[in-house]
Amino acid sequence: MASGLSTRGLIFRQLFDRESCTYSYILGDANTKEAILIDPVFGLAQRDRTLVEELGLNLRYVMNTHVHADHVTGTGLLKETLGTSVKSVISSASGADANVKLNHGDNLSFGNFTLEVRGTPGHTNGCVCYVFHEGRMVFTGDTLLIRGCGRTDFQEGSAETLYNSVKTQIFELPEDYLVYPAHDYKGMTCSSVGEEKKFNPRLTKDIDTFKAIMDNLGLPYPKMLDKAVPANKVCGLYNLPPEMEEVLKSTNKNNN
Ligand SMILES: N[C@@H](CCC(=O)N[C@@H](CSS)C(=O)NCC(=O)O)C(=O)O
Repeated sequence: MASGLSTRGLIFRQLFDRESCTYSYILGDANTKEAILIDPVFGLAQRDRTLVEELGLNLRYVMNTHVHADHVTGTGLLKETLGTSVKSVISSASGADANVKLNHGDNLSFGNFTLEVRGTPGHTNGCVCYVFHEGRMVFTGDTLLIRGCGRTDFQEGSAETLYNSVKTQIFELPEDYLVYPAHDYKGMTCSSVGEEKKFNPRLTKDIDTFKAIMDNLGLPYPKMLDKAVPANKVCGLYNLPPEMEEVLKSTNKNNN
């Protein structure tokens, strides 16, 4: 976090889901108590809700960087348990339902802080990054991972588009901006724009080499793909498998 920000009232938490290796992020304004939550995971909605309450925050927006394919989002569940004042957020280009649909160049405020929305298609058409200039941070979703990037072999993925998105929308940011991705599979927590420009083994290459790397990743499809994508088009509340219906019931019970 940029120095001095905590004295200006930024509350920042990075949260992890061990199953899908997903990071979620809480950003709050200690003065107004308004907060946002980026990329929540369905099964951890109760954890997130408890933390938000313990920190004395009021969630204004629960937002996603894109329609995730490897886990069901906690957005709808958190909205159900926290009330209608919480708004769900995703990009217009994602084709998903939400209260607020964002476009490239939009700004989103919580308390006295603002995020800039940058369209970064490539992993999916609807991917966006959230740039927090005051905090010198960028939330890159699956577009840019630490020393990696999102795969481009399904959900309208395109290696060329992702490459251009990273180069024009992320690598043009100041090098000290910290990079907070939606996943890490090797135990890393954050990086910086400068580090990724120098050391990212995919995005330091020319476009043809990058495309060849992406064509040969050889990754199996995410185990949740068929369930997660349709569910995440409606904030994670659709045709839930039985174990998730149980999470929904128990979260609602705890809420009463
Ligand atoms: N094994 C996991 C899925 C791992 C995976 O495919 N991760 C995605 C992001 S979630 S769609 C990715 O883009 N990975 C890029 C990489 O280089 O690892 C599962 O089964 O869910």
